[in-house]
Amino acid sequence: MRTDKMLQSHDFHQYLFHSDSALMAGRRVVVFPSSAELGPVLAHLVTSRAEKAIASHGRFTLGLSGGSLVSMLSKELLTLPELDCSKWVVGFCDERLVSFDDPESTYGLYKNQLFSKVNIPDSGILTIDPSLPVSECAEDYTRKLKEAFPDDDIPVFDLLLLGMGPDGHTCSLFPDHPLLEETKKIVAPISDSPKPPPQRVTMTLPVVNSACCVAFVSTGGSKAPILKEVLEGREGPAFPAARVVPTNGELFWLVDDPAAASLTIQVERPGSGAKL
Ligand SMILES: O=C1O[C@H](COP(=O)(O)O)[C@@H](O)[C@H](O)[C@H]1O
Repeated sequence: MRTDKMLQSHDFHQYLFHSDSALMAGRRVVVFPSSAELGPVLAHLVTSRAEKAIASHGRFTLGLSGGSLVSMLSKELLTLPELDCSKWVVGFCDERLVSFDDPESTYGLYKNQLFSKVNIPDSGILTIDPSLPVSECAEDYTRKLKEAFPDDDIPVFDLLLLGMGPDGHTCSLFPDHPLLEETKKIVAPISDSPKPPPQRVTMTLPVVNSACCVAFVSTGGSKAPILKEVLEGREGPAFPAARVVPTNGELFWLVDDPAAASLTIQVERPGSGAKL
């Protein structure tokens, strides 16, 4: 009989992203010893989703987040020998209203670390126009998303990659902020972000929860207290990250041991005794 120790990394990839029974299991919290083990699985998630999406509808729509995700994702994707992004359409789950050469610009970071090194066509990168006032910028980005998803009332991304701040925010949806209740707009402006810079545009929960697949990536001990609250519940209003529950899609939480340190729920631990 096969033991957990015999479950090699490749097998785990196969199991995690190709097993129908696994994918129907609802939210999946998968814990890795460190981001070094998490990174390749994240890259595999992206490429396996891309392959599936392109085979089914000719393109792969990916929503990216900023923060710590940028360098991890870029580094991991660039290690793949035959990465073909020619059919990718990439948007931003949120973006800071700063010029593209500002170190706070999520697009600017991805441009330097990833887009300039892979073959995503320029027309496949949906950016904000940071020269616009924040409300107009949100309208302009809304228009770009609607044009990119002409058949959808609400854009349905194949995959959204999300981060979570230590306050439980995701995208630029912050705790107790009125934007959490937005039901009409697919993109909203925010001028009072508690995390600088204050002006941003963000996808709203209806778009996030319409995606085919959503994957949070959360690493480091600073995320441990909030990860426990988000995944194990607390009294009172749910944190923004806890309100991400795709209606018809899958939900992954890919976390490392330091971030998972306080969890008591059952998690999957590839290759280290979890029942996979
Ligand atoms: O401000 C932001 O923060 C979140 C979380 O970032 P992290 O560095 O704590 O991982 C990020 O997902 C979001 O895109 C960004 O605008």
